Amino acid sequence: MIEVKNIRKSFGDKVILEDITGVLDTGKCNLIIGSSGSGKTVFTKCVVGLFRPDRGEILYDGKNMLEMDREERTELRQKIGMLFQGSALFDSMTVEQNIIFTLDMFSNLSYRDKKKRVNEVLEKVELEGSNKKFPAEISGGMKKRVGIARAIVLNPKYLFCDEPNSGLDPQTSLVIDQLIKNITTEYNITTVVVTHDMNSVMEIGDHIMYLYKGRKEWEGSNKDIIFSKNERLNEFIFASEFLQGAKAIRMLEVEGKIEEGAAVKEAEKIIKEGDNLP
Ligand SMILES: Nc1ncnc2c1ncn2[C@@H]1O[C@H](COP(=O)(O)OP(=O)(O)OP(=O)(O)O)[C@@H](O)[C@H]1O
Repeated sequence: MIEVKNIRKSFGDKVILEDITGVLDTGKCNLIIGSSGSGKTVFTKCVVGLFRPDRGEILYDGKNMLEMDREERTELRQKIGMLFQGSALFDSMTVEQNIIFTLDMFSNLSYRDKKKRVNEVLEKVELEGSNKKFPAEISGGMKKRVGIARAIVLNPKYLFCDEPNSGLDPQTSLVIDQLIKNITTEYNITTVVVTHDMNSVMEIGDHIMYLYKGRKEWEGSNKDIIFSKNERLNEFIFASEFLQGAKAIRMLEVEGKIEEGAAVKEAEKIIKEGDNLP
């Protein structure tokens, strides 16, 4: 679990984050949402230790990262996996080399064990056998999976994903979301996802923090979000037609006018039928 208490961050005299307090739960997908410039990236960089907040506390399982010495921070860093926007793979390295690179930096495993570990994580992201491919030879969705494989290769306790669906089509985005969700649950990881993707919000948003102009404006789950009465949040999320539709369907379910889950089953059917199209 990560607890953030009263975080403030400024650059010069410009205050970017003000008094942010919240909990990022273990075994859950914690989503950070908000419009462009609201401070999502700065917040996440503070939490992972890339920026030092002006004040506040960032507790990793009860221990304040801002008071850790160099050795403790290095130890913590090894427990954090990161999936960067655009996957950030080295183009001149194969899939396997990209993943081994992280093991070379942070582990003392033998070459043989490193290869074994690479195969394990490639299997986890359903890319077994892609070891020798270069990034240019694989699709955007596969690159994200390699990024995820690399992020989990050290068995992290915490996983940070920056816009994991950027540049992906909706169907591939669903697959990536589901993968992140499965890994989070299976390994009981504290996962933090910065996203603009409203489908992800509904699919995997166990816990959502909405930032507005550097402050935490709202928090709750994907079940709560469509019933929120927060005007700023509503303005932000209902700019998405998808969510307007989702809200309308959910209201019908609540009022008993359609069977609970019927709309989801229908959507799954449509996606499956789409798979079979020539
Ligand atoms: N290193 C920096 N120095 C000065 N200002 C910065 C720095 N990094 C970010 N900012 C400012 O902080 C504010 C919040 O930026 P941030 O990147 O966190 O927004 P965001 O919510 O992640 O936006 P987006 O969705 O567009 O990625 C912006 O006004 C930005 O210009």
